[in-house]
Amino acid sequence: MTEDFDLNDEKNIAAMKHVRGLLEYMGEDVHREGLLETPARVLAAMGEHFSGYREDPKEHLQKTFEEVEGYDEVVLVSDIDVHSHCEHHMVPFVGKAHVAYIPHGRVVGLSKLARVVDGYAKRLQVQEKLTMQIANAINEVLEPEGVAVIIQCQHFCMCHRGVQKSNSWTTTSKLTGTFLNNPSSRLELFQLIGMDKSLR
Ligand SMILES: Nc1nc2c(ncn2[C@@H]2O[C@H](COP(=O)(O)OP(=O)(O)OP(=O)(O)O)[C@@H](O)[C@H]2O)c(=O)[nH]1
Ligand SMILES: [Zn+2]
Repeated sequence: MTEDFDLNDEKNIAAMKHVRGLLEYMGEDVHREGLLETPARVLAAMGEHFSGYREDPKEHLQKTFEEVEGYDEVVLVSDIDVHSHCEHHMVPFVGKAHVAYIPHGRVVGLSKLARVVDGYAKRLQVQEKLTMQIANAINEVLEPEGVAVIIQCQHFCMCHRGVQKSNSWTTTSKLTGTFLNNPSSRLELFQLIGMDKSLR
């Protein structure tokens, strides 16, 4: 990844200076050998962690499959890895997303649901906003009968600093349409998520 990092780019030169400033703030010697390439590595890593700023996740949902257009039951992709960073402390929060929708005509490739999760997760986030953005994107582009996004994460700002509750998990959900209005659809969704887990 650092190979793609342009050491001569003016924006990169300025940003590396800021990283060196932070290292000095921490009490480090920025001239010691082990840290010489660190500013470039940090920025290259940030490019990966925050790649979401360089995309519109809704674009992943544009390609739909006409052949499966008659399918009008639940499509659930569960246990999608979530790697994000909290906007309050800029430390990771990690966990899983379960994304479901009931098509109303438009059906997308399954991987695209995971790409939408990544597109919004790879930004500075709060879990509630992440949950809503994923659901809203699917709702807006696919106009399905219902969308459900359930996210469960551990926040490093809560586990490894501050209140130090290393076993706590945060669950957020956004349900729309049928999942929101029809208790039996909601029950089916929760059973499917539970069934998915019991299969492993
Ligand atoms: N609602 C919400 N809160 C979050 C999320 N990630 C981190 N936080 C919280 O953001 C809050 C920031 O609180 P502040 O009091 O401003 O900052 P702080 O002094 O560092 O807080 P502590 O973490 O309690 O030490 C904390 O309570 C975090 O737990 C998130 O995704 N959603
Ligand atoms: Zn935080």
